[in-house]
Amino acid sequence: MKKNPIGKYLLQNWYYYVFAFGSMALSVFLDMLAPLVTLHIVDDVLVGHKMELLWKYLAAFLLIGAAKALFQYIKEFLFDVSSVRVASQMRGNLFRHVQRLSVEYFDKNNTGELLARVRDDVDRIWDILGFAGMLILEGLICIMMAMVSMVKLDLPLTLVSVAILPFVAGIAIRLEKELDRVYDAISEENAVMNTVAQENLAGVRTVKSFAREPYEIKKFRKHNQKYCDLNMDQARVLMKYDPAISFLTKLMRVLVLLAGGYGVIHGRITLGVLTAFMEYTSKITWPIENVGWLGNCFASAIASNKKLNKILAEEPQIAEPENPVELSKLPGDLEFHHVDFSLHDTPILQDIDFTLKQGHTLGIMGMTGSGKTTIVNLLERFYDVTDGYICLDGHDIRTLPLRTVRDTSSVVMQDVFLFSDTISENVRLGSRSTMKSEEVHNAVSAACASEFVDHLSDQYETVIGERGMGLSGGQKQRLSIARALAKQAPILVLDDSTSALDMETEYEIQSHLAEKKDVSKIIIAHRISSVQSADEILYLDHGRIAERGTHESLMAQKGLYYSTWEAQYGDYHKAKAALEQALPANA
Ligand SMILES: Nc1ncnc2c1ncn2[C@@H]1O[C@H](COP(=O)(O)OP(=O)(O)OP(=O)(O)O)[C@@H](O)[C@H]1O
Repeated sequence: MKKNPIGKYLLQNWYYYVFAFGSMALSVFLDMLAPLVTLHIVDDVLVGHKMELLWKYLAAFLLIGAAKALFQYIKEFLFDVSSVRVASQMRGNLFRHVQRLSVEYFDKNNTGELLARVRDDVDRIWDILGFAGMLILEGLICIMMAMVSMVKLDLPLTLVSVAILPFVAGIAIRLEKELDRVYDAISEENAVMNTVAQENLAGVRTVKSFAREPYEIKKFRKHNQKYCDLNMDQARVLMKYDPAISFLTKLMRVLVLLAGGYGVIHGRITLGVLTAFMEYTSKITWPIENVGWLGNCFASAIASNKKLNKILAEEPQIAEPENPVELSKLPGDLEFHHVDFSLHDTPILQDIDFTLKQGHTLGIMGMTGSGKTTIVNLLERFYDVTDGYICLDGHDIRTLPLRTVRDTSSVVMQDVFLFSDTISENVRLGSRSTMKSEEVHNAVSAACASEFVDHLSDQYETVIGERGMGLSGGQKQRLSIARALAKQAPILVLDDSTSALDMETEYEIQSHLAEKKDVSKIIIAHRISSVQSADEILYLDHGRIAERGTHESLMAQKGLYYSTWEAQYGDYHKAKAALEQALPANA
């Protein structure tokens, strides 16, 4: 299973971590010198009455304090810089990996959950590689160095203080296990809550128009409560172990004081040694007392890492061919050869067979859900066919580089998506850096969108809202047609993309498209007027081609296509015929 390569990120930033670790070790080392100065002040100055040494020891104190502050500053700065860099690299790589995944992955996973992973779970790992990790490391170094110093001063007293450490370790292990379980659930619930909030905000208009605010609030509150309860569980785990840890550290100090006091009274150790020992004991206790929340950070980072590993283990269903066929120019001829397609064992398309020669137009009609958009999804290789094959210029698209396949067609999706960016950048999408302004203007003009763009406050530089907010449905459709035209691909696909346009504009756009003689067109529509001039029209029914032919031949068949024509124009033509009949009589 592919894993989040934390080690690799650390290696890439090793110089930061090495210097940060070095500064930390020096700062802790200096911290360990302070009790020795105290020892000498007690034994030499206070007990030995050598007042002349006091200034020397005080100066040593100051020097140690200043040097420690400097190294601490360097350590914290470097840990911050390195953890920010690692988090940014991790987030970038995760996002790149998610971008590589196939459409099928996004069919099954929510945007809200993915957002939670890319943002919150990376943040948890960032914590452990930065501030929290630094404290854990510093605590360990501190305990080790304090132990060495204590052993050097007095072994029996050291054994008294370490006697409680196994109990603390036992508690820490249990704490980590319990927190790991709780944090796993917290991370899951965070993702669910994100999804609920994200869906609600994205669909705020639908929510309002159906007056579903109370329901949505209730739904969010339910998840919010669950999230809150899980966090309370986490707090309860911490509360359960914190008093025990706190008691053990106090007990340690009492035991050291008792055993040390006994040693001083019986002349085995000096008062200075006991004072220094008490200071070392306090240096051991801060990491122990913080084992709860540091364990919490550690558990949350492990849980988050598991979630990221799950995403990283996902492989794109649609892979690049091993030895792709490189073509000198983008292909123009398209063939669907007896294509079958099933998704999760449900047949969606069966025996779809057609050829589209360069410059020709194919119209596709059919009931909703009959499989029209699926044909485009297969052409784009969002999914692979279950049986049969799709060829571009005679090459199975599974043998061509994905880039070539997707560069070959330019699709105006049924569900228009515009980015929160300028009009010009939305049209340039296919080739942001290379497309000239003139090309953008031509495409916008061919999509009959120049007039409304010219009336916008900043024309082509007008920033449109999220998903094209602030534009009418027809304006959004026209911009997405302009974007597809600007891409200048050999195959242009319009998937029900003129439904929000008036007949006049649709006709004008069709006339512009008809001028593009080299471009093959696939026009998916519910309106007969959109497809009637196509070289061939397919009429789909339940994933199969039920009828095929030109407008005239399909009309003559008097089948499904004819019925659709009747439904759309029947009355109008009857009325027109009646009017024509009536007119000469009146004249
Ligand atoms: N990602 C998916 N997972 C499962 N089933 C799907 C998926 N996408 C489409 N389908 C199913 O495939 C069938 C064909 O869908 P498709 O979108 O191709 O229909 P369509 O003819 O374009 O419909 P419309 O005219 O409403 O746009 C439908 O029954 C639909 O439920």
